[in-house]
Amino acid sequence: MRMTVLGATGSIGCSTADVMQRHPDKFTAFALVGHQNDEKMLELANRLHPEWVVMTDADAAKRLQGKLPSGTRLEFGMDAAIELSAASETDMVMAAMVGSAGLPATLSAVKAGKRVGLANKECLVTAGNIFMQSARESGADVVPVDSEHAAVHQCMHGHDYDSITQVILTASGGPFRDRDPATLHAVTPEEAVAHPNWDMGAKISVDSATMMNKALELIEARWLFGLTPEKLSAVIHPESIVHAMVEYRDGSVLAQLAMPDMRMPIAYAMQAEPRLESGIPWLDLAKTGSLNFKAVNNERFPAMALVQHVMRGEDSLSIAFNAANEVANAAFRNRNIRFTDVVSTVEKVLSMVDSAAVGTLDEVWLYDEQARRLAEEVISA
Ligand SMILES: NC(=O)C1=CN([C@@H]2O[C@H](COP(=O)(O)OP(=O)(O)OC[C@H]3O[C@@H](n4cnc5c(N)ncnc54)[C@H](OP(=O)(O)O)[C@@H]3O)[C@@H](O)[C@H]2O)C=CC1
Ligand SMILES: CC(=O)[C@@H](O)[C@H](O)COP(=O)(O)O
Ligand SMILES: [Mn+2]
Repeated sequence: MRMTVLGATGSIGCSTADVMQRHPDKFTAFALVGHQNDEKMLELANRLHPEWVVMTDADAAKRLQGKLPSGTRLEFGMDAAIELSAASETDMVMAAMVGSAGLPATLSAVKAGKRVGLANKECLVTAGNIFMQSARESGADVVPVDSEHAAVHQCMHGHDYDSITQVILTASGGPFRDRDPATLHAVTPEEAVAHPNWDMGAKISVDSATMMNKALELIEARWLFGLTPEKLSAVIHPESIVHAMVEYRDGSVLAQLAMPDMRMPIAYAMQAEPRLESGIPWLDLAKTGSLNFKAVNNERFPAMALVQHVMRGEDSLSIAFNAANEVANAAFRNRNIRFTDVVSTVEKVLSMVDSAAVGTLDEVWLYDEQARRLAEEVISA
C-alpha cells in the first residue's frame, strides 16, 4: 500500500511512520507532508525514502533544498498536498494535519475515493456533512484513527447497527480532572499539555485539558457513525484503557481495551484484518489493578454542556465551535488568555453566530472565518 501522510512531522505522523517501518513489505511512502518542521521531515525522509516531500510552508521547503535522499522530490504549498492526496499512486492517506487547515487535502483524498485514515477530527466537526457525502459518492473508505472512534468501529464490526442504543466514549479528564476548579484560571500551558496518559501534539493536549477534545469527538462520532446526539455520550475513565463502549438493545455492552498508544488504532486503520503487529505494550489487567468510571461534570467541563447545544443546532454552530476553539486554544498556548478563557471565548462566539444550514464548502469557510474573527475580537476586548 502506497501511503501519503498528511501531518507526517506530528505525533500521529511519526507513529504512522513507526507502523510503516514495522511492515516494509506492506507499506511504502509515496508522499510525506509537513508544515514547518524541516528537521523532523529530513529524519523521516531518510528513514522512509518517499517519492515526494511536501512542506506546506515555503520557507521550510527552502531549508530542505539539496538535503533530501536521492529519488525524493520536493514541493511546497497546500496545493501540492491536495494534488498528491488524490494522485493515482496514493492508495491510502493518513489525515493527521492539525485543525481545519487539514480539510482541503483530506477532502481531496476522499473525493478521489482513497482509503483515508482519519485522525484529523476537526475535518468532520467543520464539514462533516459534505465530507461524508463526498465519501459516499466516491466510495472512499473513511477509517477512524482517533482512539475512541477506532474502538467504536471495532465494537460495531459484525453487529447489527439498528440494535445500537448508545455509543459511549471514554474521557481521561485530562491533567486537571481532580484539580480545584477555583485554581484553573492560573494553570500554565506547560501544565495543560502534560496529559496523564497520552503523548500528543500541543493543540489536542490542551483540548483534552478543557475537554473540548471530547466535545469535538462527540460531533466526530455523530458523522462517522451516523448517530443522533441522543445515542452519544461520554464517561470519565482516568486510566484510558477502555477506549469506547457500544451498548445494544438487549443490554449487552461491548468495549475495546488497549494500552494508550496510538500505534494500535493507526495499525488498525492501515489494515484491520489480519491484524498487524503495532509495537504497543501488552495490556496486563492484573498489573493495572482497577478500571474506574465516573460521570462527566459539565460544570467543571463547560465544553461538554456547550456541545449539546451545538449538536442540536445547524452546522454553522459546529463550524464556529471548532474555529473559535482553534483561535482560543492557540491564544492560551501563546499566553494571551487564561486557561478558563478558552471555553468562555468559544461560548461567547457561539452566542453571536446564527444557527444555519451549510451546504457548500464556500459557506463552510465563510462561517469558519467569521468565527475566527469573532474569537479574536472577544480575546482582544
Ligand atoms: N496525537 C494524538 O495522539 C491524536 C491526535 N488526533 C488528531 O490528529 C491530528 C494531529 O494531531 P497531532 O499529531 O497530535 O498534532 P501535532 O501538533 O503533533 O502535528 C500536527 C501536524 O500538522 C502539521 N500542521 C500544523 N499546522 C499546519 C497547517 N497550518 N497546515 C498544514 N499542516 C499543518 C504539523 O506540521 P509541522 O510540525 O511540520 O509544522 C504536523 O505535521 C489532530 O487533528 C488531532 O486532533 C486524534 C487522536 C489522537
Ligand atoms: C489518543 C486520543 O484519541 C485522544 O483523543 C485522547 O482520547 C485524548 O484523551 P482525553 O481527551 O480522553 O483526555
Ligand atoms: Mn481521541
